[in-house]
Amino acid sequence: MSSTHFGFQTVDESEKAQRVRGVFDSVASRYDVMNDVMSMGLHRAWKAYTIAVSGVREGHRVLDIAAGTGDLTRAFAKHAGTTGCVVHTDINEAMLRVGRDRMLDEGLVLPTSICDAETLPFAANSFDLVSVAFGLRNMTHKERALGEMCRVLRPGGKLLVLEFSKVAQPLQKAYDWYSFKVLPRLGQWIAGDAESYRYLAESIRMHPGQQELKTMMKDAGFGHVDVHNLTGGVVALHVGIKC
Ligand SMILES: C[S@@+](CC[C@H](N)C(=O)[O-])C[C@H]1O[C@@H](n2cnc3c(N)ncnc32)[C@H](O)[C@@H]1O
Repeated sequence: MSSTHFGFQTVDESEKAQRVRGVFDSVASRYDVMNDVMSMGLHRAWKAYTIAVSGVREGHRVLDIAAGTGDLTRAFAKHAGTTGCVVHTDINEAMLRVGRDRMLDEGLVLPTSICDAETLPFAANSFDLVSVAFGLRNMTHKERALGEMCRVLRPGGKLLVLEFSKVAQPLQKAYDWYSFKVLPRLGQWIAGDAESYRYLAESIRMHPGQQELKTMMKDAGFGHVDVHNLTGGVVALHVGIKC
């Protein structure tokens, strides 16, 4: 049996998806407010930058993976317009439900699908753009998921991976203090769940850094990969082109 990591713990590979599901089942209803509080609103700027880099326009076909409550999905839908198609997907039903309700409140009706990024139920070459924001870190077989993202993109299509990454050295100490001392407390006060936010801090440390992820994307079939560091590397946007 192979093992993997769940935060700083070593777990059997077959257990990880279930543990991750537990995290997002627990936080789904408070996920959006926690995002605003813990990032001090910065996640909105990171996502706005991602949308700007996406170049999505009228008529584009977009797949948002691990889309959760759908911040990127909704923004893509506005750019793709009525002739485009944006698909809202996640492995977790609770997260998708919160996202779908928010979209309905805004009068947006989009295809929503529960699916695992490691086995995408879409034909090859189906999308102009695929995105995964703060989701890849939680996946058990990241190489497999990146391979699937490449498969469903059309040649010349773009993958956007927005994810926590390795911070610049001068920020390291303050960032560690915030992650391990403040975040779990915020999680407890706001979402009633310190453990899930401890997992968040740990999973960020276990996630591949900028260069390693770039290599993984190239190995998965992306001919060209650019890395954009945001907020001193707290987050990085990897842009891969299928060519
Ligand atoms: C931190 S949330 C990100 C939500 C949203 N993209 C955002 O930026 O706010 C991570 C999401 O990844 C999803 N996820 C984890 N593993 C997944 C997998 N194998 N396939 C699809 N989604 C997955 C979780 O269910 C969760 O909704």
